[in-house]
Order: sequence, then C-alpha cells, then structure tokens
Amino acid sequence: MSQSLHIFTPSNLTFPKPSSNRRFLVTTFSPKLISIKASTSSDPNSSTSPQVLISNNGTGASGILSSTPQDYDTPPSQSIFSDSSSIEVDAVTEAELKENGFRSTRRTKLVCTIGPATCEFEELEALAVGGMNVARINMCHGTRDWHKRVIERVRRLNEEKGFAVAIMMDTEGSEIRMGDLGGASSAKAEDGEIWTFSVRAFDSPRPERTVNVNYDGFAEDVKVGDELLVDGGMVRFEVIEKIGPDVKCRCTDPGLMLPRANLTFWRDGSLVRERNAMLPTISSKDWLDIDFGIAEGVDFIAISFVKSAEVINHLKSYIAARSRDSDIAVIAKIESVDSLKNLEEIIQASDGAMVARGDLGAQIPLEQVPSAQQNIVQICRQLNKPVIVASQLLESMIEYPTPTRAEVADVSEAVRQRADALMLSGESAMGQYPDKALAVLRSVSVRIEKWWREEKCHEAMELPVVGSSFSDSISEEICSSAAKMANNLGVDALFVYTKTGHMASLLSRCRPDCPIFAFTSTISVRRRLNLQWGLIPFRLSFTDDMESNLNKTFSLLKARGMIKSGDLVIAVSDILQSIQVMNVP
Ligand SMILES: Nc1ncnc2c1ncn2[C@@H]1O[C@H](COP(=O)(O)OP(=O)(O)O)[C@@H](O)[C@H]1O
Ligand SMILES: C=C(OP(=O)(O)O)C(=O)O
Ligand SMILES: [K+]
Ligand SMILES: [Mg+2]
Repeated sequence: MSQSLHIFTPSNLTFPKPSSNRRFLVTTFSPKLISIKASTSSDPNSSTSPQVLISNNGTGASGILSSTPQDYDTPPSQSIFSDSSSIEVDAVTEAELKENGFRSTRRTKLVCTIGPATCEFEELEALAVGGMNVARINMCHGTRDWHKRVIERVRRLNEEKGFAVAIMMDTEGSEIRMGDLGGASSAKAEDGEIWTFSVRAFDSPRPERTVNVNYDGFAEDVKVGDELLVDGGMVRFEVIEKIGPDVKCRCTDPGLMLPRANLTFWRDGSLVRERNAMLPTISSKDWLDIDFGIAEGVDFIAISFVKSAEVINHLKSYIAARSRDSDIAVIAKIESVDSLKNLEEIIQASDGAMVARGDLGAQIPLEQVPSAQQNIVQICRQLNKPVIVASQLLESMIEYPTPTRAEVADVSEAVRQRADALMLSGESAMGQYPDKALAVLRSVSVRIEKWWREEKCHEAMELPVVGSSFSDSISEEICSSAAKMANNLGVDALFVYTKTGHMASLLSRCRPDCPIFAFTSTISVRRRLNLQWGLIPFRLSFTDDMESNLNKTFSLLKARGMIKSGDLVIAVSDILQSIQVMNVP
C-alpha cells in the first residue's frame, strides 16, 4: 500500500522573497496548502496522476494544474550514469546496512587529511574502509605532483572498489607562516633560548635556532616587546631585538614547532593586524593551486582565512568560467577574526563551511572557540550549508593509540551539535595511528547519534526559508514534513530522488531519526553528498516516473539484501514534488 501526497506547481508562480535577515528569522510564511489529494493504491504498477487544486494565498493564482516537473540545472552529461539496470553504493555501506540495519548507520561524515602516513593506495583504502567520506589535501604541504598522485589513487579506489570518496583541496592562504625547517620534521624550542625569525632564505642545512618567515613585512611590522605565537600558542616567544630583516626572540613557552606553522603576533594582549590584514585571501600561489584543483576535478575547494563574501563570490565565478561542466563546491574556512565579523554573509555565499579551530584559536582567545563553533554550526544548518568541525579533535592520537577522555568529549560535543562532518588533520596526515583515530571518530559518532535518538532529542530548531522561489519553498516544506512524518511514524528510511542534490540537502538539514537514501544519477553529485549529515548516496539512473523509480529501487535493493519486504519508507523527489509513504512490497 502506498499513500502519497503530490504537489504540482506552475513554474511561473512567483513567491515573495523571504527577508534577507534569515539567521534568527522564523519563517513567517507557510504556503497555505493547497488542497492535497492522497492517493491510496495497492497496485504498485498503477500510475494514478492526481490533480491538485492550487489556491495560492496572496497571489490570487488558482487553478487545476497538470504535472510540471521542476527546473534544475542539467548536470554534466559525461558523468551521468548510463547503466540503467544497476545501483551503485560502496561495499562498506552495503555491509553495514546488511549487518546492522538502517537505524545504526553513521550519520556524521568523516574527513581525513592525507599526508605521508596515508598517501599510498593501501593506506587510502584502509581509510575508505574505515569510513572516510572525504579525503582532504592541504596545499600548505607537499608538491602539486604529490597531490596529483593522491588524487589519482583516490579516484582509482572509487573506480575499482565502488567508493565515492570525495576530494577536498584546501588552499594555503597568505597569512604569516614559518618556512619548512629545511626538511626537518620539527624543531624544539627550549625555555629562554634565543631564536632568529627572518625573511632571509637560509642555506641548507638551516643554521641553528633560525626560522624562515614567509611574510616580507614581518620585521617592519613587529615591535620589540611583542609576543610571537607559533601555532596559536603551542610555542611562545618575546621579541627582544630587530636587526635588519632578522628578528631576535626569546622563547617564553617551550615546545615543538612544526614546518610551515602559522605565526601570529600580539601586543598588549591583542592580536596585531597590520599590513598582514591586507594580504589577499587568495595568493598567486593559491590561484595556481585552484587551477590545479579545477583541472583535476576536485569536489570541494576549501578557502583559508576567508575575510568576506566577496572573495567567495569571486572564486565561484572564476570556477564557473573555467569549468562550465563541473560543480566544485566552495567551502569557507572560518579561522580568522575577520571571518567571524562577516560570518553570515560568508556562509550564505559559500557551499559549506569549516570551523578551522587551529587558526581560529590563534586569532581569538581559546575560551571563545567553543561558542564560536556552536554558532557557526547553527548558522550553517539554518542556511542549509554543510559544516565541518576541524582540528585537534584527537590530537594526542598523532602519538598514542588511544584518545584522551577530553578528546572523546570534544568529538561528542561536535556530534551532539549535529555538525555534518568531523575532520582529522595531523592524526591522519602524519600520525602513527590514522586508522585508529578514524575508528574513534566513527564509534563516538555512532554512539552519540544513537543516544540522541533514544533520548528523543528532536530539536526545536527553527529552520528559516532558504530558497527564493515558490517552488523552493514547496521543496523545503515537503522535506520538513517528510522528516517530521518519518520521526513520528518511526519509518526505516527516507528515500530522496535528486538530480542536483538540493532536495537531499534539505532533508539532511532536518536531521531526521532515520537514514536518508539519496539517489542521484550523477557521479559528482553522489560524491558531493558524501559530506552531508545522514545521507547515504547511491548512484542510480532514474526517470520522471516516480512509480517506476520506486519499483526499480526496491527490486535492486532487495536483490542485494539492503532492504526487505515490509520496511517502511517515505520517498520524496524533486522530479515530481511529492511525499509517498509505503511499505516495501
Ligand atoms: N601533503 C603533506 N605532506 C607532508 N606533510 C603533510 C602533508 N599534509 C599534512 N602534513 C603534515 O600533517 C600536519 C597536519 O596537517 P594540517 O593540519 O592539514 O596542516 P597544518 O598543521 O599546516 O595546519 C602538518 O603540519 C604536516 O606536518
Ligand atoms: C583546518 C585548519 O586549517 P589548516 O590546517 O590549513 O591551517 C585550521 O586552521 O584549523
Ligand atoms: K590550508
Ligand atoms: Mg588554518
């Protein structure tokens, strides 16, 4: 038996734009539906096409309308799945669904930074098997050739093993950094030692207690008495003397300095933003890296030290002009004072955001980082943008095989905040236990998510209208109704048929209790959806006929033992705006 609600919209109906101040806005509008015809059919092959009377309050438009499929951008044709008789999902998800059932699949997504510890094919495969959804390459480190090889291996892994691991390229940005320490893996600064920081390029081997700085204005901008923080305070120095380009500093807090570590300087307890505040967000080297990322067809480009929405808009049009066929998503890294000042407009302009706590904690007092994180996660959810919580989640696991209790609590908090994704940095890039660190993220995520469901912590978070057209508003209403129905009815899974991924993201935003099976015909959309909370992306070719899509999905998933007769499913689609509730035949 299937019960359904179909909503037909005329493509020319305009709808009042929601206020631009969306952050705390409770949606004041609810499209006063419209008369709804629920069709009950016991014949899976019947294709009753219900007519729905639309009387849109306010616009005066009314009438009986026939089915008008929604407009969507046509995805790149070369990546549309051509085999119409199969469904693609990776072996790990398939095994997890079979063994544990729908309910216990992991909803929080996992991003791993790839570095020397994880760059070989087998190491990448181990991460994919361990649940890596996105592989991040950090352009601060390594050569383009090195990154190219990693991208090739991830792609091969996807092709040969059926994974849909997405690739995120993270730009270096032009904030102040130390040099690469002449190839050394770290340098230890001891209490009271005098070190020289200089823009000079030192001969190799690097003279003792010297560090190269990448910012030409460094010696001019710092003053004697300033405090110099390496990596947000992992090591601290006091500036004691300036001699031409060389800045002599005394170590006041000893510690280990890593190659290309970030440097900030502080005066009278405040972060100094001198001419370095004027450095471009995207440096010339970053533009070349971005060209590389476009040429390689990465899925996400993360932009470091974003200051305003302008740079995001600029980059998005640059990408659009250079790669007409691709849909690279732009992720804004929130890691500076400037990005916090313009938070909403930056997130609105981006396709997602990262709470980059490493550098953020170097620019604002550490005790302000947790509230900033919560705020960023919440705004992203409201604006329907995926959000990644990054840096030092399991820092001690770079060296040790078990995390600290405090680290587990930190991971739990990010999961409890319902961030889309968690990220490993050094833990997976150069740590000794990358697979164990990933396993900790996985088990903590699953445990906290389960606890959340058992405690029935359905949030009361108001989700404001994000789209601007009437059709968008209907999609949003459909998704929030479907998610609510799924929770109230205790359904096993939500199904969404989506061409661009938008409808899937709207469902994910509602954070329903059951997993969301997202069916898309495009490989790149499937990879991109892998970053979003609760979505299990499948590649499947489908048509505009929902009845036949559902029948086909049921038979393919049943044949693989991923669903069974009697499972309760709610299906929504952006093909024919509709909600259908049914038991798998
Ligand atoms: N491609 C790479 N090549 C060599 N080392 C890397 C690479 N990517 C990351 N690393 C190492 O892993 C550490 C953590 O990575 P990440 O957090 O992304 O960078 P950072 O510490 O510069 O913010 C880096 O400091 C670096 O030592
Ligand atoms: C993720 C971050 O950026 P990166 O590792 O590139 O410094 C961070 O600063 O937390
Ligand atoms: K970076
Ligand atoms: Mg950073």
